[in-house]
Amino acid sequence: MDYKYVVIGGGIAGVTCAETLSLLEPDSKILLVTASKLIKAVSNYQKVSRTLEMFDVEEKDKSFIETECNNVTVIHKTVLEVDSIDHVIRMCDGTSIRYGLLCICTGGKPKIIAEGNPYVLGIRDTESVQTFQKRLKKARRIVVVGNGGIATELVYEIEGSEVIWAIKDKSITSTFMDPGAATFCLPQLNETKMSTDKPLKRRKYTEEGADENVDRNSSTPGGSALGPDWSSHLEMKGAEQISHKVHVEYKVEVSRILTHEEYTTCEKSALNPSQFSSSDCWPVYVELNNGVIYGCDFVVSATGVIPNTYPFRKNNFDIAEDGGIKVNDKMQTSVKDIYAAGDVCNASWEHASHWLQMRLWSQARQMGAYAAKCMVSQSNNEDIPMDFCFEMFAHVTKFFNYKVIILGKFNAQGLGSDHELLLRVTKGEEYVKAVLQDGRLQGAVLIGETDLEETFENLILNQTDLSPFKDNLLDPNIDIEDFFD
Ligand SMILES: Cc1cc2nc3c(=O)[nH]c(=O)nc-3n(C[C@H](O)[C@H](O)[C@H](O)COP(=O)(O)OP(=O)(O)OC[C@H]3O[C@@H](n4cnc5c(N)ncnc54)[C@H](O)[C@@H]3O)c2cc1C
Ligand SMILES: NC(=O)C1=CN([C@@H]2O[C@H](COP(=O)(O)OP(=O)(O)OC[C@H]3O[C@@H](n4cnc5c(N)ncnc54)[C@H](O)[C@@H]3O)[C@@H](O)[C@H]2O)C=CC1
Repeated sequence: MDYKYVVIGGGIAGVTCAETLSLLEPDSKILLVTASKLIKAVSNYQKVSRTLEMFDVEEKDKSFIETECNNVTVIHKTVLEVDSIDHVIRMCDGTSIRYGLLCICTGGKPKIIAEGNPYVLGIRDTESVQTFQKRLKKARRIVVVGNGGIATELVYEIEGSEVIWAIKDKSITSTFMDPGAATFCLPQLNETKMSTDKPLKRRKYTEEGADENVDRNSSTPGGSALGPDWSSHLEMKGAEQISHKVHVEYKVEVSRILTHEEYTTCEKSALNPSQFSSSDCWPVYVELNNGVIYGCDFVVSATGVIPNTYPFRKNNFDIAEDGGIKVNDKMQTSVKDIYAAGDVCNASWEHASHWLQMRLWSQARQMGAYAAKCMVSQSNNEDIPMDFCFEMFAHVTKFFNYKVIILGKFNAQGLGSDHELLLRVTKGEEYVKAVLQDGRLQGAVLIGETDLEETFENLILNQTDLSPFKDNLLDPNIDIEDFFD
């Protein structure tokens, strides 16, 4: 069977790519191959500002896209390998398909410490969350390792179980927040969870069913990654009648994970943080590199993502240090006629001054759409400019029940020491950080309902010289929107 365009992956990058191809070339044959039974669909897409976007994500049956885009066929199969010379993809079931242009959107899989240890869980898709929930129901204490998005959301949502949060850094949520913002959010950690959430302009993640899934080894892909609000509508309750109980262990890494038997012969005693239960009998023990041992029921490794490149191991792709397939500013890999988008790729072009890659839902959508445009332009021998969305990094999310917006070089990434930070903090209400260099705004962290996002976005994009107004930039009595109009 021959298709002009083939896309591998039913996550947000792959589905957006196939939809965009269909829109641009309604008469061409497009195939989407996905190992997950359900595909991801974006709905209620909302542009919050020029670069910020929000949307719902739903898991749908493949018929959804086939009905919406009648030149798209979806097959539920796992790709085994790609023969880039003959332009053929081979499936695990022995069948093969010829492609004209191919886009790889196979996402990532959790990078798990002590992979294979039955007491260590990773979280990526619906199935892994269900396993986690089931284990948590019986748990009195868990250890969460990692300091990014998943760890932050889990630690905040879990009730009924003690949580030891082991992080490498000196402050929580370091992937998204600076130490100041972390200090602002920290009180939320041990607060009894509010029964009514603070209003937040952010939508829900919904699912129609569970992914068909297989065991997690390098050759068998799982379902698509979860996304916005995956945690807030799920019950995450342990076995105890307690609300939040979190102990953060800073600047540590896991040295060893010990079974109960190994622990009893290791001649060291486990610690119990004050206010935590004093039990010394746990199924598993975690030894940290500061020498401390904690017992727990199981460990969650929320330690990032590894791009899912296993089916392409025989291809000669240029691979980046993070394991992603390198793509240029046209989303092309180093292999002719093959593109890549989403978590699987590494954006290896020279980035605009205020953009950076993070493996996020929004970037998966943007890359999928842009890859489709590039594929069509290649087949028409045209050149297209880079999409505006890659001009500036922008992300809206929710942590600790606060709306969190991060813009540009929000953590002064790559700015060296020659930058200044302006701060405005109202305890329990808002945290505003502006990163300036040469009097111009380079990035910002906005926590709470600050309503500053549009103005700050413009200031970053326009590189307005703020030197004369610097002292007033964060003055709550000045409406800076009017000021810069
Ligand atoms: C728990 C969790 C919470 C998250 N929360 C947020 C959030 O709040 N905001 C945010 O912006 N981002 C969030 N993310 C990140 C976001 O979900 C991902 O960046 C995004 O979904 C990546 O999309 P993708 O299409 O590149 O990959 P995936 O969604 O991983 O899709 C990959 C697809 O490829 C298929 N596949 C893989 N191998 C093969 C093969 N050999 N043959 C055929 N098909 C194959 C898979 O079945 C799947 O359908 C979260 C991620 C996780 C895990
Ligand atoms: N609200 C949001 O925007 C959310 C986004 N996501 C995205 O989903 C993906 C997966 O999430 P995460 O796994 O949280 O990845 P992440 O990249 O956000 O964070 C990984 C964390 O693990 C730490 N780490 C890595 N190796 C470690 C080790 N060996 N020991 C201890 N710590 C280690 C890193 O320092 C980092 O703090 C990411 O791309 C993330 O951006 C996930 C949840 C929520």
